[in-house]
Amino acid sequence: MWSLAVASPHPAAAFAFAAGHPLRHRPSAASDRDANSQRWRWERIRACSYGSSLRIRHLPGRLYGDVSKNNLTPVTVEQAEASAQLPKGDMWSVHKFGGTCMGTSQRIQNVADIILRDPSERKLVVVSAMSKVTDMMYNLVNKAQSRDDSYIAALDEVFEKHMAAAKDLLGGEDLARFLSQLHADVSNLKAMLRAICIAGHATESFSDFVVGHGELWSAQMLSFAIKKSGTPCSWMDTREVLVVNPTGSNQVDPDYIESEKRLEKWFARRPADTIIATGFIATTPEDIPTTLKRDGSDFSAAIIGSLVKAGQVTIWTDVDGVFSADPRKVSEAVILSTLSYQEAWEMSYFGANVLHPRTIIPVMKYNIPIVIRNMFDISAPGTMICQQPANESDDLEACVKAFATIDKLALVNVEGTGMAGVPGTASAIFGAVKDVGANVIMISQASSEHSVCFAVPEKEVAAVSAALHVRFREALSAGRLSKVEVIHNCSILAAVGLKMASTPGVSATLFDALAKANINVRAIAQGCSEYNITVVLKQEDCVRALRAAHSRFFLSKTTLAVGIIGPGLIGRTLLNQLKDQWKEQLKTEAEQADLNKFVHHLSENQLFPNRVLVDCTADTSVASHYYDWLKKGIHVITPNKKANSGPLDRYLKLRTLQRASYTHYFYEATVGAGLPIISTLRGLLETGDKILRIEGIFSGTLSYIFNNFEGTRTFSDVVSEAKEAGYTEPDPRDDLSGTDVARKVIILARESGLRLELSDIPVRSLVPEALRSCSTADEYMQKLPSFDQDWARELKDAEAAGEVLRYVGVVDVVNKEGQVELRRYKKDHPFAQLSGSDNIIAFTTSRYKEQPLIVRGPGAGAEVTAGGVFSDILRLASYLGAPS
Ligand SMILES: NC(=O)c1ccc[n+]([C@@H]2O[C@H](COP(=O)([O-])OP(=O)(O)OC[C@H]3O[C@@H](n4cnc5c(N)ncnc54)[C@H](O)[C@@H]3O)[C@@H](O)[C@H]2O)c1
Ligand SMILES: N[C@@H](CCO)C(=O)O
Ligand code: NA
Repeated sequence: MWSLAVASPHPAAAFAFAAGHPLRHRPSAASDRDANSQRWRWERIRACSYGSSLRIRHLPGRLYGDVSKNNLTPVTVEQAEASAQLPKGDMWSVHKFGGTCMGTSQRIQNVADIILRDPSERKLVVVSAMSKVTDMMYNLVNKAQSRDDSYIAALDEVFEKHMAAAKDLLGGEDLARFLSQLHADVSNLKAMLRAICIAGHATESFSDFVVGHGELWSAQMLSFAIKKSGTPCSWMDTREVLVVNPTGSNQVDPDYIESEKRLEKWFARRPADTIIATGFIATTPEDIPTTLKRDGSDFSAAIIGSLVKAGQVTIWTDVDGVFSADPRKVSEAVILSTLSYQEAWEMSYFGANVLHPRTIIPVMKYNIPIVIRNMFDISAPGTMICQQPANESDDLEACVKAFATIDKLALVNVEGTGMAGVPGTASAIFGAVKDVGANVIMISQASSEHSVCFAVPEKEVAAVSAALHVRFREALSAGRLSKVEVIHNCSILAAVGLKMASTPGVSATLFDALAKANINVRAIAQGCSEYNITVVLKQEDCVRALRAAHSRFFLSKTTLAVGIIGPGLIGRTLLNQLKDQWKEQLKTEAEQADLNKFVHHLSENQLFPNRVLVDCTADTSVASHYYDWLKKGIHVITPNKKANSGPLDRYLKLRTLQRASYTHYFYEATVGAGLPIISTLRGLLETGDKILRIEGIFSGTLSYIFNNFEGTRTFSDVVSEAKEAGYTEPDPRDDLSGTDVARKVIILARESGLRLELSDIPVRSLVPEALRSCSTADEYMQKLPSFDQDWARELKDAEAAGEVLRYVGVVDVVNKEGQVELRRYKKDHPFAQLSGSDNIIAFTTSRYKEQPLIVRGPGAGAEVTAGGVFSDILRLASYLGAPS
């Protein structure tokens, strides 16, 4: 995705638009593909900005498959259903439907239909209460405890809700049986709540008993709904079967042996091939009703799945499966087709709200796959969580399965020389943290042992810091510890993937993506299991970091926010080439340009990890900002020659910064417009060639003038034509004075390693002495015809000698100097053969000594210059990770 913003000093000509992405709206008509020039361009854009489109084919509808295997192909509903691999034979197929799936009578009917479609012979379905019912039940208990009589009305509401659903769903005898049970339960509850109200207190088991009714009712309704279709079906009150031992910290441990015994007994009494079981509720070994605590229905399904050694446990929910990243933060996130148990574990820990880690443990033991599927889109095959699939690809990209983030963290850094080699320091630190009940999320200690750093939730850090100051008061005052420091507003970004363990380069790629997005890493942790690499960053950088890393590993779109400064001739042409509807927006949304505001606007959108400013002015003051922009991590691209031909010390400072940073500075269009001059020179130097001399016609304007000034038109007419054609600088005196050529000579000289200033280059100016004081370009153009006769004479002299006039620039690397001159050349000389605005540049090098390497072609003009800038933007995209 691209974002464009444009700045100009003229109120009418300045505008900015942030989130547009013209390149995305590739003119898709086949006719566009046929237009050759367009075709190249759009194909390149796709390659760079939509790298994923090379690998991922979109069909109308959804996108399935495993992007990490680079074989993401769309599938039909039938293929999707087949690929869900329902268990065969007499193995139990366990399903779990959460509250949302059981939200209304219609949804309960849909659940019944899904179960009936499962071809497995034996099906065990775990259900939650209808949505909101568990909260309503807790509310009843709370009201009764606080002696609020409205619990009676609230209980009526619960009754009404279930009665209405049952009436919609069931009829005849089934309805009557359900309603009579509902009546009995509700009057029972009323009595119990009254007792709670009188006591003003509910024990945990009372409360659990009340709350668990939601599941009892939903399970019964569903079992009647299935029976309605003629399929025998029983319902199971899991308090008769599931035995758990409460542990501390609001958790329970299943007693598998006892539960298995009770399950066998239950089957002996009520053999059935389709069973609807209550989620969430269970019993203690002493037969006291209890629950598996919040979100416990997934856990119920996993425990039951392991007890019956199910072929598969399917968790039905309202999302398509586990995404490669939070889709609210990364719109390109993809559904993962498979995840190993450990990966799912890591992801669920990191807040990918799909499964609680403890859900995975019971099924993992028997290698039972868990499939997460969307009940509201059964064509989606979902995510299968199973043992590490054997056939996974070895690509680097396949190693990172997903990214997760945790916000609202603080880092604590305990530092000092007194820790090294002293056993017990870590124990003392974390002992103090434990004493205040804080949860340590990540720990990092470098082997020099001079500091220990760890992350805790922001809300717990004050207590942690206070406890550490108390615990280490003595060490701090004696100087053995230098500080206990808190760094607020941090986030964690974690890359998760089992195969990271055996693949070199994963962390390098991750950190490279972060560096290119100019994101500073505060701390790093990777356990030797290597299932996850955790980095701590500033919270404000977190979404950008996530997007930068995700796009790097998933080859999804490389996103780039592009700010264009100066919608003049070149800027406008570039915008046209980018194909955005920019003109309309300029009319309606223009505002006075303010560079600082503009840069802020470009940077503030967290959805774009990478930013580039394209300077399409000829302004020195704009160029003076490049240093600061690069320092901020904003890439710079420009056809403006001012920075590279300005004061040498500033140029050197800029290049030094750029080389030391991960930010890019491209300026191909400063010499020869779109012609590959800078890149050719770079290529020669980087491969070890030695530049001896660069000589050529560097001015499109002067080339045009001398190619066309042949005696038929006056000199001033030809100058006007060059200006009209868009070859000249904004002020054509820059061309005719030779300054523009001198700047190009300086740019190439510095690129070749010479340390020259603009003033070191002798220049033959073509601006007559008398016109140098003109205050405007217009005045100059008006007065120019009075010198036409002088030019006619100079031309005649040359012609008489069989020669032509050519304005040339020379970089003499051997003698470390440059020249800019008007010279005469014989008519058969290559420089005499040019036409239009052609530039010709001859590189004489150690390798190209006898015959120079020559680059020739139009070296000025809006289209070719903007094309050169565009090409730099694409090069940047590929440097940032878009596949080339
Ligand atoms: N014309 C060519 O063939 C060619 C070839 C190579 C390089 N270039 C370079 O491209 C650049 C643009 O040339 P052009 O012909 O489009 O010029 P132009 O005068 O048509 O456009 C320059 C734009 O920049 C705006 N601008 C000037 N100062 C500004 C500032 N301080 N802040 C914001 N906006 C500002 C102007 O309002 C104008 O919209 C120049 O540096 C030129 O040397 C041109
Ligand atoms: N004015 C310049 C534009 C290209 O840099 C020229 O005429 O060559
Ligand atoms: Na060029």
